[in-house]
Amino acid sequence: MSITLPIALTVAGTDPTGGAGVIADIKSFQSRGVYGMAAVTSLTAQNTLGVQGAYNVPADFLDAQLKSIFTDEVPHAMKSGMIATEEMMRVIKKYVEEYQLPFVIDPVMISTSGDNLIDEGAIDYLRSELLPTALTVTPNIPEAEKLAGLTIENEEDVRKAAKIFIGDIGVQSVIIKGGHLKGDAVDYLFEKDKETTLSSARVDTEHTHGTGCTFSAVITAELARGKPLEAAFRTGKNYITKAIQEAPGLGGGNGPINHFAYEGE
Ligand SMILES: Nc1ncnc2c1ncn2[C@@H]1O[C@H](COP(=O)(O)OP(=O)(O)OP(=O)(O)O)[C@@H](O)[C@H]1O
Ligand SMILES: Cc1ncc(CO)c(N)n1
Repeated sequence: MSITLPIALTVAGTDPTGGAGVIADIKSFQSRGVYGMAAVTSLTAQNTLGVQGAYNVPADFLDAQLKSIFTDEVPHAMKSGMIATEEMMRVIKKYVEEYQLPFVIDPVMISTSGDNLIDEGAIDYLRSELLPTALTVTPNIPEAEKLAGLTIENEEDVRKAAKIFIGDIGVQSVIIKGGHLKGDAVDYLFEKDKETTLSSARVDTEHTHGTGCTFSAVITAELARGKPLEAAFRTGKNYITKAIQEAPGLGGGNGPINHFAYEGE
């Protein structure tokens, strides 16, 4: 007898310490009862202290990985994380357009430790060609500033940026994460005619390595389970808050979060 199991795919880079990137994504999928698949864009050498190196997979070989996946079993939802080059973005766009699955883009640019993870020249392509293929995009404040082309200091600026994402860039929806603003950790989901704001008390901690990866992976897992975007956003927020609160304190720098902490439905 065959078992029906939701399947989510991540297309992202690796962090060998398991706090961010595909390894964090797979942990997140697993903890939500979702079968995880991964196509790797870049291998990085990094830890809680910083990124020591990065090796980009040739775009042809990313294509080969995605072909292996999609010609055998099509996932129910997909996310992307670190995509360093335009060539790799072109490959990913081809599969999203062909298979029309819910696609969450975490537009990763700089790691928590401040290291660059994307070619400057790929940002235009990301903005104009890849973002419009997504169901939702999850920029943090510096990423939203770069993609929307304005400075974000308060909630009014967040709204202005969202208008640019939906009106000019042409995304269906955007989740702007306020983790980098002052005060409570407030996140905003903007859909065409609806706005949902979720707030949690800021945890006073250094251990936020991989929060963005995990948050977008949980949202993707919920979409794979057939949940609507707003419900997926709520679960993502509750999950990430618990995961930060119960961070295990690993490593000598910005440590990872706890993928076992959330116990909600
Ligand atoms: N100190 C904190 N306390 C509570 N929630 C936080 C804290 N820092 C971040 N968050 C939450 O974590 C999620 C990820 O936000 P953040 O802005 O840190 O993403 P990011 O910068 O993309 O992450 P990454 O560190 O992986 O690059 C959001 O839901 C945000 O509100
Ligand atoms: C591979 C990878 N993806 C994303 C991030 C952002 O946290 C990171 N540090 N490393």
